[in-house]
Amino acid sequence: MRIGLLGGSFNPAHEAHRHITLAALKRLQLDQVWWLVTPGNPLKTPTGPSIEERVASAEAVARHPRIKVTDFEKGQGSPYTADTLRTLKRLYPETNFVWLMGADNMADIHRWKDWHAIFETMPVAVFDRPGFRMKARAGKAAQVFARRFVDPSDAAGLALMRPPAWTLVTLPLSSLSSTEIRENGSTD
Ligand SMILES: Nc1ncnc2c1ncn2[C@@H]1O[C@H](COP(=O)(O)OP(=O)(O)OP(=O)(O)O)[C@@H](O)[C@H]1O
Ligand SMILES: O=C(O)c1ccc[n+]([C@@H]2O[C@H](COP(=O)([O-])O)[C@@H](O)[C@H]2O)c1
Repeated sequence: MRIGLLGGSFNPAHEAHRHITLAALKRLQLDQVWWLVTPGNPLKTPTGPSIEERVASAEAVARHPRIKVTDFEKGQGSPYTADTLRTLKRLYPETNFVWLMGADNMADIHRWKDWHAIFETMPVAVFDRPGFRMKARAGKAAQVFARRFVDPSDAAGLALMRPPAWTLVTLPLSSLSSTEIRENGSTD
């Protein structure tokens, strides 16, 4: 079983989450994608809707039999991605997981707790996002793991590769963001 993991605040969820997820299912040949709704991004001030409200928002947007929305991180007692990925690998040793994230997070991931461990635990697929492709390519994580970059033409095999292994998926860009929806109250 090949499963992609898309962690997020989903405050609120929007169509770009679905857009990159559908691209992940197809381009990485995944069986499922789990949306891991964070109890609170460790780098963001805790404000706004509860995890239950954000799970409801994610479920309303997901609308796909192969997308599963979960509050798993609430139960595991740590908001840190490195901890989550280690725990999931332990719980599901036969599953081939891939960590999915937008290019904005790839540019910033060197600020996350134990970030090397994320790349060493499972393959990583980064999805292009307006304004962040070059920042992601030039960021610290991309430099540290430059030799483990997988050509996007080989993305279909990424889930089965031994980590560290990461790729950058280019796709029709979406400029949607939760910030803009919170500020403007629309997804147009
Ligand atoms: N338009 C987009 N294109 C590519 N990736 C995206 C896009 N929107 C969100 N993502 C990715 O989806 C994941 C979850 O995103 P998140 O819930 O933080 O939404 P967001 O729109 O980035 O929110 P915010 O504006 O509050 O930072 C992250 O890895 C993020 O990079
Ligand atoms: O582990 C960390 O230190 C860490 C720091 C910042 C963000 N994250 C994770 O990155 C994912 C995307 O967060 P967000 O708020 O951009 O949607 C989400 O799963 C967060 O828990 C994780």
